[in-house]
Amino acid sequence: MSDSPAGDPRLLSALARVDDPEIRRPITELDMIRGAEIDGGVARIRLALTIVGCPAADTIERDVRAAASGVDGVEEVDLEVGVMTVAEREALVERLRGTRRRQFTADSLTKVYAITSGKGGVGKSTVTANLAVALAARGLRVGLVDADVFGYSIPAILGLGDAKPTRVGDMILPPVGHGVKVISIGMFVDGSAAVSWRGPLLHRTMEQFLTDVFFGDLDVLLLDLPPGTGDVAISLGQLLPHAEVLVVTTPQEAAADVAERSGLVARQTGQTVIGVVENMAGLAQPDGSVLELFGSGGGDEVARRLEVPVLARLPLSIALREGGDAGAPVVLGDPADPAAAAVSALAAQLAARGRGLAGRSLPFSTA
Ligand SMILES: Nc1ncnc2c1ncn2[C@@H]1O[C@H](COP(=O)(O)OP(=O)(O)OP(=O)(O)O)[C@@H](O)[C@H]1O
Repeated sequence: MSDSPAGDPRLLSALARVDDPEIRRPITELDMIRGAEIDGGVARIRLALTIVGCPAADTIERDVRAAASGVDGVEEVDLEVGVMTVAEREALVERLRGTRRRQFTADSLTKVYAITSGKGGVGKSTVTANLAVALAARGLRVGLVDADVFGYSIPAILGLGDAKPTRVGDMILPPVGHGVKVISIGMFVDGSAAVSWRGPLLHRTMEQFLTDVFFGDLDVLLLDLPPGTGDVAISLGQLLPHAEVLVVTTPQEAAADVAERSGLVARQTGQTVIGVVENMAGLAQPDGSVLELFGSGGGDEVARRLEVPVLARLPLSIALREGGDAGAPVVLGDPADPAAAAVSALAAQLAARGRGLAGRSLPFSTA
């Protein structure tokens, strides 16, 4: 990103393995190292954090000490921690912004999946959060935009509590939960305040999420849409027409109409519906019978109408619900749970689709 800092080459190559946990780039590329010398057995390092009170300061300091201590001949680490000047910070933001403007355009290699549902409470956010974590657990770089403005629940499900994004200049660094970079409207309002914004403000907020939030290079971006066919779904459809859409529904056939509509709205904005996820399907009982609390057939019906496959069926699961309540996603906490296994299998299917070039025009002509 920038010229290598001056200093002892062995010490610098050790420090190059330390990432800023929020920006996820080596600190040596972020102009955070102002000095790195070995003097006798002492590694003297001068570190500049991006902002005062940087939430990642402790982690960076610990990692810097550990990296320096591992260098041959270093017996002691003398670490001086300062903060970048305004000019240095602006220069850093400008450089990162080069990447920022290119985020998620149609020619970016990030796969974008929007998760939608006809109505609320079908488990869309729970599915999205677990899917994100399962993709990250496969080694993919995953971002998640909680666009469910009226019912934002992703931060809680991912154990992020009241975590706030870090601002570096006008750039917003998303908190990371279970390996997933997350941005949510809930991080910008006080407590559990209700969001009663109208279309234009919602549109600008979505635009800002997709430009000012620095996700870095992602393999997959998931969008948790609000249920139904409102302003946010339409805005995101306009902003990300190349997104692919998963429709979450329950087995209840009566809900098929509304679920189908949410898929049709996505299509009207040019997005491609790739499949249905049926959630809250039958729960196997100890006696071998299956409790079908929400009936059966809903997922197949929506899939039939939208002419797409059912990609996953998640049974009712106490572990899935408890994991969501505790901020500890079931795909990590209890991977053998049938609902967790179904999400992980869905993640495997999506991962196999890779970073897509499908539908892109190639940069050469046959003329
Ligand atoms: N398969 C499941 N088994 C048991 N409980 C589930 C299952 N899926 C989701 N839940 C629970 O159902 C409730 C609603 O889930 P969630 O908040 O994910 O729904 P949603 O569709 O995102 O709702 P909204 O869009 O209205 O925010 C949560 O308490 C969640 O833990």
